[in-house]
Amino acid sequence: MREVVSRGLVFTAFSISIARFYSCCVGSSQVDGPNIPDIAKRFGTKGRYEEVNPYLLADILAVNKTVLKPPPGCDAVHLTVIIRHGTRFPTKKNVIKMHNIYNLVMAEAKSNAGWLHEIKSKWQMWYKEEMDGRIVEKGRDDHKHLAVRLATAFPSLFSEGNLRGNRIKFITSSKHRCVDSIVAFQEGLQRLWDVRDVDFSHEVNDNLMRFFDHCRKFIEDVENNESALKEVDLFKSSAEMKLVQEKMADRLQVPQSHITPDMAEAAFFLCAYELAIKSENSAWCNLFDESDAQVLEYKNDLKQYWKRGYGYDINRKSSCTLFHDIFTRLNQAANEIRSGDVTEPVAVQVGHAETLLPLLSLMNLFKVETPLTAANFAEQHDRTFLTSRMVPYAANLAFVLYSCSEGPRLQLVLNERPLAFPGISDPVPLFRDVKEQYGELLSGCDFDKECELPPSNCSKCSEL
Ligand SMILES: O=P(O)(O)O[C@H]1[C@H](OP(=O)(O)O)[C@@H](OP(=O)(O)O)[C@H](O)[C@@H](O)[C@H]1OP(=O)(O)O
Repeated sequence: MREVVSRGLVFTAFSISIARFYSCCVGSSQVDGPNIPDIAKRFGTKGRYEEVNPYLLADILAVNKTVLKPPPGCDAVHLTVIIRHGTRFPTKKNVIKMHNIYNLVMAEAKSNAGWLHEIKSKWQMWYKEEMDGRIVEKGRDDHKHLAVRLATAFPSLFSEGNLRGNRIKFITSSKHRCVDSIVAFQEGLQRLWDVRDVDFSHEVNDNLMRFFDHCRKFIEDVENNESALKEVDLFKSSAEMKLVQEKMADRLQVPQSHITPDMAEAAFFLCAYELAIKSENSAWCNLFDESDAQVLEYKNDLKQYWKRGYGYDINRKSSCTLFHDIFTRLNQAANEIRSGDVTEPVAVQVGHAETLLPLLSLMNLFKVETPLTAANFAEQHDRTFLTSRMVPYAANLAFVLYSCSEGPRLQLVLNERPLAFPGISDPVPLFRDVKEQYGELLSGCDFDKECELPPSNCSKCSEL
């Protein structure tokens, strides 16, 4: 990749730190090798971060400095980044589904294909219910490496001085995989700067990072509402899904009626998790071709769209507190520019896909004209709402504030790629223009008001 520059070009002290990091920390768990399933870019929220930025496969610490650079005459003064936890085990409910398809294959599949022989004779079912969404080693590495790349891209913010001075704020969701991720992120910085004597702390804040658990209207209208995901249910019995099931049955040589939509999806997840966790192109991936993967990718996108995205307004609005908190930090930093001392140069905040997707939607990013439905798979072929690109493991949305002679500017960076603000042509607009663009949200978007239920629906309110 020509546009990817070596980390060593940043500055000397930093180069030494990077070299130190390489010698101690980039090893066996680094992702390498070309052995990647053709369908790897279709795994949605179960996708690897490396599929979004494939140059990382060659160098996990590479930073694309041609795109991640300050506007001319500007200096970065503050960065808030919202990060999804790193790669994790499947959740319990999906482990159970994986066992179901595995048992069926072991008992009934009889094709002579080499890959099936491999599944039956070599591959061992190793996923256990108790793994239930916990972080894996690769997930810790996701965050360690991301920490180093962000520090490389923004060396004056993630500086040794700022680390030693406890000027970097760390906030996380209470969920084990998020706490483990933020600790790994801190370890990445600690090893980079060799500051083992510095004690890092983090704040657990579910109001900010798991706001969806506290929004009554979301819980009642979406989370606990059986019909909220009706488009997903309809798509399960669509012609597109039936074809995936038929092709799978054919490849395995089992009766078509024995392959359920859940089994098809579980086999797809097996392919995804073997890649994400073990960097392996598993024999399970042979059950799908590109068109099957597009259908299963759409099924996941439908879930995310209706449960966390534009499908229901409350999904977006449930992130009002996080949105306001981000802009409060940015405002404070912008106000401190004149004094020459931005007291909090960095805020690192770790959460979930269900933290990032509502926020991206609140900010009108990746908006689609026509809602995603069970009936418009073909029409949505070129959709922008593509979770494979938006929220893989360790997905991150950074708000970078620059001090410039004409006033502070704000850049949005998703997964280490600059992202334009909707309705603004300048790639790094003046901060005041961004605030004007989001004026309605900044002056409204009240979490308590948006999330309150009409009194008649509030029988369970006291339990929250
Ligand atoms: O389909 P699973 O069981 O993996 O769903 C998870 C969520 O994963 P996602 O749908 O985003 O792939 C998980 O989000 P994460 O960002 O923490 O990985 C979510 O927290 C968890 O509750 C599961 O959601 P569900 O309500 O069981 O669908």
